[in-house]
Amino acid sequence: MTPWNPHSWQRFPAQQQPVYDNPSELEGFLARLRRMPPLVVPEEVVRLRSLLAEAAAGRRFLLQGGDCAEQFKDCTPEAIEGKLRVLLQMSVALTHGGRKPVVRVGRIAGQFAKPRSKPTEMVRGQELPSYRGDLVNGLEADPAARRPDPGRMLEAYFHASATLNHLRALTAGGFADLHHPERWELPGGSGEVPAYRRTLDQVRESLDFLEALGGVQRDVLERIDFFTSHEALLLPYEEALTRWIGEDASYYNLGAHTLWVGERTRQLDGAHVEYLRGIRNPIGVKVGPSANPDHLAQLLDRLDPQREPGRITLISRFGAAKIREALPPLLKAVQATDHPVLWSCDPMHGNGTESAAGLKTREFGAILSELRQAFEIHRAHGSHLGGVHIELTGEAVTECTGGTEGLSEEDLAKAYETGCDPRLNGTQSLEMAFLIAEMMRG
Ligand SMILES: O=C[C@H](O)[C@H](O)COP(=O)(O)O
Ligand SMILES: C=C(OP(=O)(O)O)C(=O)O
Ligand SMILES: [Mn+2]
Repeated sequence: MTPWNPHSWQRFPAQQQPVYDNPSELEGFLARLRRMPPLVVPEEVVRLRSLLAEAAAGRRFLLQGGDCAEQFKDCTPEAIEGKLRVLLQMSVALTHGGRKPVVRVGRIAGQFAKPRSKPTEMVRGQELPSYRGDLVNGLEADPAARRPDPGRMLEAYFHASATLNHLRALTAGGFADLHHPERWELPGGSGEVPAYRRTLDQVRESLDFLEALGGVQRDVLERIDFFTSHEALLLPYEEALTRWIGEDASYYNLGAHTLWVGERTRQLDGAHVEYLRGIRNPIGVKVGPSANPDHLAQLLDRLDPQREPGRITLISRFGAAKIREALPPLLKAVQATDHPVLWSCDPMHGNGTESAAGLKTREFGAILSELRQAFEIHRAHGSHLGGVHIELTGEAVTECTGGTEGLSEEDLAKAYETGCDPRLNGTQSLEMAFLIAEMMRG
């Protein structure tokens, strides 16, 4: 294995990278990024790794979720609070129903880059270069906006820091305190989830009881852990946020607590795997239909040669129709390696369909079915599913069909706002959390 450094990935083929037309302009922005303060600190990264190790051992459950593509325009208090609120609500449902503490990780504060299936896309009859996330180009249907702009990397850094600053203020400032019912209400305009109201009442009663016994310290309830993640896709940006930490004699990516490598970029001899093998952060690996057992075993050896608990989360994303056939051989291959991975399920990316009107959508029932099968398959193979990875938002959008609100294909146009893939809305997300909690109990 050749020696690693933050730019050794440049010697390997890199998929899904934009081509910037002015290299010196690019270098100018990267130089500025390299001097910027980190967004997170190594202690937090290490803490997340230990929580993920506990999830891998079955003692916690990972809830990872947020937008498919964060957009700069959504860096608003309402949108950030909405996403945090729905993730907290889901984690109450999961902790209460699933009887396990939840590790909360947002796809947030940096989820700005998108891998795409094709280099161009049709927008209202016009063929344009594909939108690759606000980190790379603009969503506007205009060829000039679609040109890769290296200045967006600096903008992304500032939007990520503003988002994270607000998240930190909220989580440290009692936003998550269960004693404040108004902070736990469902967003206006969204449907009612009756199980949520009952759970909240039960949780509050239990808290009152424990407090009466003197058993819970208020500050424990007021402060919560919340971590950030994004796909490590645009490698020059990730390299610029990679920092040497002398005390650990290690490199960390301090642009997020954890990063994942996508289904399209996890080639064994590709630049993304080369980059990720050298950083100390916990790493997610998307595992979909193109994975095979040998490749996966080699990938684990490459990314986690020390077999360190908490280092690797394998995120399966096959689709409801394929998981039963595709997951077992991979599970067995991983078991044979003795790598102590955490298995999570992304029930979104294998269940995409297109509506008659040409909108990308996903059906609640298919998402649920993939999750149910994932739990069953793990149990049947002496493994366990320790987390879920979901594209969602707190807003009352209409992007996925189904759920108790009964959204149909015709409803999709009402509030279809995603920059890339369809997300569960606030109500659908919470409903899903209650159903997952039941699955956790078996
Ligand atoms: O989020 C995942 C991918 O970027 C997305 O599913 C790709 O979508 P596309 O097939 O429209 O390019
Ligand atoms: C691109 C993504 O997923 P995948 O790599 O699994 O397609 C994603 O999670 O947004
Ligand atoms: Mn997506």
